[in-house]
Amino acid sequence: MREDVLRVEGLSTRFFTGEGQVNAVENVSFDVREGEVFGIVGESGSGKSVTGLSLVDLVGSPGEITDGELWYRDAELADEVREEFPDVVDGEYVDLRGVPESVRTSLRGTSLSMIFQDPESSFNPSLTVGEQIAEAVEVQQRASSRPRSTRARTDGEEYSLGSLVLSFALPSRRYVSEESRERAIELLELVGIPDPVERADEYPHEYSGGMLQRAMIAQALAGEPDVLVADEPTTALDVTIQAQVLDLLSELQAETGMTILLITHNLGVIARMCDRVGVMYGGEIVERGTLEDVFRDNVHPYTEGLLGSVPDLESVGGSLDPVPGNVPSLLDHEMEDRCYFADRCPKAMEACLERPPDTRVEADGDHVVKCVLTDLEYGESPPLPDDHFETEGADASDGGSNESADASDKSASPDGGDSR
Ligand SMILES: Nc1ncnc2c1ncn2[C@@H]1O[C@H](COP(=O)(O)OP(=O)(O)OP(=O)(O)O)[C@@H](O)[C@H]1O
Ligand code: NI
Repeated sequence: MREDVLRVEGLSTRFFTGEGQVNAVENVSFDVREGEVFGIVGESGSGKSVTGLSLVDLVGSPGEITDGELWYRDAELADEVREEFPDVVDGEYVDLRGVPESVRTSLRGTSLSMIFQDPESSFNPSLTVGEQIAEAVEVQQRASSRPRSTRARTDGEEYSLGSLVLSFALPSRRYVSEESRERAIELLELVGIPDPVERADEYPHEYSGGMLQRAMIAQALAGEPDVLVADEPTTALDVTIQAQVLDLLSELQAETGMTILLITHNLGVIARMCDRVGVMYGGEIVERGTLEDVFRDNVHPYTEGLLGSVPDLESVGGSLDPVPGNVPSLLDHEMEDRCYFADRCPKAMEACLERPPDTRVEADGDHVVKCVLTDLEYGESPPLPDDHFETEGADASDGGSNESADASDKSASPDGGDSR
């Protein structure tokens, strides 16, 4: 079996906003194996992007990782930090949450790299695409030309910029070496951009969406990362180009052996690309396992709902509209102390009024589900009436008077749920 390159344990990321605390990622755990494509799928607002940003330490204010461990396998790094930070080293693994920020920064782009959801926002409009990719190449070269222990201790100017994103967003010194420029052109060619020598001198706005997406992949690859976090790499593209970009990622992976964490709301993309997958809902991973576990032997009614929403798994189209109702706000004070999906769940039972634990379907497997149905049959605990959650938040004083007024379409009674 392939070894884990990343072990995420109990990751929580919150935003502290004027409206309250947003629990964007809530106690999330999963492993990513070397050379695999691990998918994260879920509706909009379920916490996918924030999970990705947390892994590359790019959660910006007012957000913050508040809990959890991110064990990354890097024997060399482990040797370098073992003496100074023994508690955050376990064999070849280093808990990236426990090392100085400068170490995490030095890994970004070179060990862990990210393709962002919106290609336009990751390029500086006033610099040519070639210059920006060459910059990424130079970041990689600077990183590898210094021993890591030095990098860990010096908060050198290049690294204190904080992130690749920032270094791309800031007006650049215009010089990049001829060598890195050539490498940039090679990378543009690698991702299938025609006439790369000419295109390198063009500005982002001269690129089509598909080409810019490719250029962003080139930028992410400039650092030769071990792990590439690809957040919705094809969402903005038409179906044909989507397929091309996905094929490109597969090819690059086959060539370089890199590991990909693929974030998408599209189950067709998951089916086509991934080895294993985690389904996110309400900031949590509610079911994870192999494609087979999740597509065929799924346990969580949310997973079932997602699959029901995709008529044809082979098609790369289709977005998610799984079950009636809305994703939770993730505002801490609005999150009930129960299964977050219970209010939309066709199989909600009294047992769902408590927080369900992560449960392994088989003791030795890695199919893990956050749902009481892993151990219970539906009906073993008394099912909740359809209108249970409609009256849940209602004012105690007008008790039963609103019972039909809020009935959802699904549970509407024939005598007039529609007439409100
Ligand atoms: N900068 C921020 N400030 C406050 N809240 C944020 C911020 N960024 C994300 N959030 C909140 O975190 C939650 C998770 O957002 P996230 O972007 O991870 O969702 P997503 O699953 O990637 O959705 P999509 O499919 O739309 O990209 C949302 O409730 C969102 O409003
Ligand atoms: Ni997102």
